[in-house]
Formats: sequence, C-alpha cells, structure tokens
Amino acid sequence: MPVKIKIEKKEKHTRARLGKLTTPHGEVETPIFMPVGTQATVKTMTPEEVKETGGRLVLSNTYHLYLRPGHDLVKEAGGLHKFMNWDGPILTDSGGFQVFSLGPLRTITEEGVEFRSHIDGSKHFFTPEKVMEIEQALGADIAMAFDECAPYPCEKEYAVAALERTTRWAERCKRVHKREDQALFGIIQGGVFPDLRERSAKELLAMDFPGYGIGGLSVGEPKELMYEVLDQLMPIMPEDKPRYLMGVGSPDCLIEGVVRGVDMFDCVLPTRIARNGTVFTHNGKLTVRNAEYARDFRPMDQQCDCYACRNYSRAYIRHLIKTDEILGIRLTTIHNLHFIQHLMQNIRQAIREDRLLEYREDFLKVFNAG
Ligand SMILES: CO[C@@H]1O[C@H](CNc2nc3cc4c(=O)[nH]c(N)nc4cc3[nH]2)[C@H]2OC(C)(C)O[C@@H]12
Repeated sequence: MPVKIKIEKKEKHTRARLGKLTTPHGEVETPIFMPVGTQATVKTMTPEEVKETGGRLVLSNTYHLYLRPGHDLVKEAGGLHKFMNWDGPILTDSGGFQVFSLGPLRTITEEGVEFRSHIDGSKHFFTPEKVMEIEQALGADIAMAFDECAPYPCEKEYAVAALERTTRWAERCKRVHKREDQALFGIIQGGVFPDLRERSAKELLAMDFPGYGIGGLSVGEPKELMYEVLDQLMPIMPEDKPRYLMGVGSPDCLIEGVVRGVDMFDCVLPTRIARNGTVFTHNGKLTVRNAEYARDFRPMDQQCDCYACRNYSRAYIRHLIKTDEILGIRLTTIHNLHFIQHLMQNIRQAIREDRLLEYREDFLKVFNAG
C-alpha cells in the first residue's frame, strides 16, 4: 500500500480528525494544505523555501506538464521528484478540471476529451488510459483519476452524465494503473445534488481506491452550498481513507472543511493573490501594493514570524511590487504560504485539544472583521 492514512485522534465535537499520511516519499501530518506547483514549481519559491514555510506535499498538474515540457522528458530526467528537486511527497491532478475549464476548446466523448492546447491551439486527446500513462511517467506519490468535473450551476441531467462517466473512467484508470509506488485516488462528483454525490461516492468506494478526491466543488458555488454538500457526503466516507477536497481554499473554507472531516486541501489562492500584491493577515486580507502603505514601516502582519515579516516593511514590499522587482512577489508568497501552513498547524493543535469550534470562532471573528 503506497499511501495510507492513520487516524491519530478524532476531535470530540466535530468530524475533524488528526492523521498521519504515509507515502513513498515520507509521512505528513493531516489535515494538510498542499501548495500548488502546477508546472513543477511553486511559483517564485525554491523547494527549500516551500519547506521553510511548512509545505510538505506539493501538487503538480498532468495537463500542464504533458503540454510543457512533456511527460517523456520528465521521465527521462528521472521523474518529477528529481526534475524539480523535491524529495517530499507529490500529488498530480489528472487534468480533468483543466481540460473541462477550457470550455469551447474541448469535445467530450465516452472515449475521452479532445482539446486544444491553451498555449498554441494544437489538438490533443486525453483518455483515461493516456492520462494514466502520463501520471505514471511523472511518478508522483498520488495520482488523481481522470474525471469529468461538472460546472456550477448545471442541470441535474448533466451532473448525472458527468458522474456516470467519471465512474466508468475511474474503472478504466484503475485497469491500466500498474505503478506500485504510486497511489491512484478516485474523484467523487455529483455536482451539488446530495443523491448524486451519494451515488458517485458509493460507486467509487466499491472500487476500493486508497483515497478519494472530492471534485466538482470550489467551481463558483456559494460556500454555504459547498459546506452542505460536505455535510451530506462525509458521513458515508470510510474513516480509514484520506478525503481530499480539491481546489480549496481560503482560510475560512479550510477551517470549515476540517470541521467536516476533510484531510487534504490544495488551492492556488495563497500563491496567486500574493503575485497580485495581496496577503492574508490575522485581520483579513491586506493589499500591500495600495498607496496607503507607501510610508507604513510595519511588517505585513505584526503577529507573523515569517521571513518576510521579520525582515521587511509594508513600504519596502510595496516599493518592490510597484517597481516590478521580483523579490516583492517572492516575499508576499513566502508570507502567504507561511500564513496558511501556520493556520493548519493551529487547526491540528485545536483538534488535539478538542477545541476546534472555539478556534474557528476566535480565528474568524478577527479575520472577518478585517
Ligand atoms: C479558488 O481557486 C479557484 O478555484 C479553482 C479551484 N477549484 C477547483 N475545483 C476543482 C475540482 C476538480 C475536479 O472536480 N476534478 C479534478 N481532477 N480537479 C479539480 C480541481 C479543482 N480546483 C481554481 O481554478 C480556477 C483557475 C478557475 O480558479 C481557482
């Protein structure tokens, strides 16, 4: 079993659990936030800096790496770990979400998805078998199945068709997935329809994957609706398998997801907003590029002990960003990754002490007041 989760503690008042996820490239604590490194790099960060912020498991993306530099090149380099010099665990998303996000540039059939590259418009065809070939060549510790992510909103009939195809494609992935040192996770779909979510989960649970992605969320639906889907879905998920809420999320969504029993998260938000000059602070978001910070010589977050907050002021970081100095977005990225990992550390401690609901209230009261 290349990947398994050991539940160390269940929080007394919620569905939250503290766990250890064992992978071929080491063991990590859960609940965990996984920084996104779409093109084999967490943008602007060296691997050492990602680790320094608390990152332990990073994501990369099949769709992007297939297009550039090509999975055969990464394989020739010795696989993704060697290629990007990351010695911890890696998870690759299957591209299911990316090819579906391409909108009119793709055609879905039972066989697979024909799509045009967002780079040069060239035509490509992803089948479950092709995606498994790519992910096995990349060599991540966890590979996600090739699924169909239904958009939000969508007709129930569309969600049914997408979940049924996702189940059939999951079987096709499982049939050709041979790499022993790589865990294949199924992805649960079903849109925002409780009966469809239950059906998708049961069909995939019957295939006994070592872990499960919860897909089709964080696609524009209201947060409350996402929480409702989780409230209905999580009770039927097995206790001994990791639950990975894909594409989530912001600090409030991370806490709400953990409360509902989610173990794994990934989201581009912390690194993406950092590149736009916006950072998370304990009092909410701060857009350090704004003029009001031109002569503000305090750190971005006075409660933060990250490298950026220990050594630089808002005024300096604003100056760097305004003058397109690369160090600027490196410092905001270091801070945001540290902030999210520190939040996850506090969440894990709150689970240990059975005070997650109090922590949620205290954190959100200050964070949302900002
Ligand atoms: C807050 O960040 C925005 O929200 C999207 C993240 N939300 C998301 N939901 C996902 C669902 C699936 C899925 O069903 N299947 C597979 N295989 N992968 C998935 C990946 C997903 N990521 C980001 O995507 C854009 C770029 C639109 O903005 C970001």
